[in-house]
Amino acid sequence: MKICIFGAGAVGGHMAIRLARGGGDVSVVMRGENLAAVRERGLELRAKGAEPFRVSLPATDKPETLGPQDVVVISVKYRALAAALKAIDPLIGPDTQIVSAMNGMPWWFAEGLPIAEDEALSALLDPGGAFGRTVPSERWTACVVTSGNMVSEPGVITNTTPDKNRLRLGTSSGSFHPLIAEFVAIAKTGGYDAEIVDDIRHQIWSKLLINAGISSVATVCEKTVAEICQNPRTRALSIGVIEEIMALGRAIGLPVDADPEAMTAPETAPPHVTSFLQDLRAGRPLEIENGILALVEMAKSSGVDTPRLEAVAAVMAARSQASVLD
Ligand SMILES: NC(=O)C1=CN([C@@H]2O[C@H](COP(=O)(O)OP(=O)(O)OC[C@H]3O[C@@H](n4cnc5c(N)ncnc54)[C@H](OP(=O)(O)O)[C@@H]3O)[C@@H](O)[C@H]2O)C=CC1
Ligand SMILES: CC(C)(CO)C(=O)C(=O)O
Repeated sequence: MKICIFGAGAVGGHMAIRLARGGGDVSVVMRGENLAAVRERGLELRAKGAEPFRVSLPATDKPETLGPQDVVVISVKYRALAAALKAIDPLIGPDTQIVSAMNGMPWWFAEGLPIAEDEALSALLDPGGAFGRTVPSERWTACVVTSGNMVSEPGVITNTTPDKNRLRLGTSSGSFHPLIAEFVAIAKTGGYDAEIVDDIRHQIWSKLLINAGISSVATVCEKTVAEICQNPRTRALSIGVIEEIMALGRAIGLPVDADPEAMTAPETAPPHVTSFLQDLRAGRPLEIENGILALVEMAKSSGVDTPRLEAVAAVMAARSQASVLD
């Protein structure tokens, strides 16, 4: 199976290595010093307690040199998505499936939910309607990635949660293309706990509890996830935000069975530098539009009170380089 990872940074680089190990014919689109390192030495995965693992694979910043693929994985940050959707054009054949390994809500997330028509929410999830126009949703499989990673040096991915390398894949309609089943089999052989699910919105919502409830608090405090969960005050804030998002979920038909105490248990929290904080440290804008800001908007239009979430979102937005509050 021909798989191209578009944006082989922390998550995409990790996926490229495991999918290649699982038997996929994998290529990567990347750029800059990361690309130079991968061309020279291959892509390496490091994780505590495991031998480093390195693969050599075709790496380019010119997708048109790779030709049509069976599956294209998009693993860029939200603000790079519009450009990525244009750039993947030469990788798309008649049956190509797109798998999004991105955090947050895809543009179709609110469709069918009992939420009032909300322009501000649409502008956050699908600015100008561009995503919905470019990709038919039946070709788009959302992949919820529960796995902490960072590019620790060019061409090297450090996996900070080796016991939580989980992928959950699903579509807006609940049905899926046979290529996705093949993709999941390769991911499993490569070492992921991977599954197709029929309730992808619930999975996305559960992941938002982590990103908006824990990662954002860790980011505004510039701490690891473990540090936030080990400090009773910041842990209480995280639990409060998670509970508010769970209440919002119940109000809009997305109840999830989560235990905020267990999610923030100090003894199991990983020493992960969240991908938000990786961006903050690198002076990049924070990926807040289709996650934390969209949640605030949903809460407003549904009449659900989320004061802690709003406060954390305001600080995240203020800390993001290109402020979305302007
Ligand atoms: N890191 C983590 O632990 C987790 C992240 N996620 C999600 O995964 C997604 C990806 O995040 P993450 O891997 O951390 O991000 P990274 O920034 O590490 O990786 C994205 C990569 O895509 C590259 N890229 C973007 N646009 C292009 C382009 N047009 N051409 C070539 N390369 C491009 C970037 O290059 P450049 O740096 O030059 O822009 C970067 O190397 C996000 O939605 C994130 O929220 C989900 C779970 C965990
Ligand atoms: C915290 C984590 C690893 C959760 O899987 C994440 O999604 C991120 O860092 O963006």
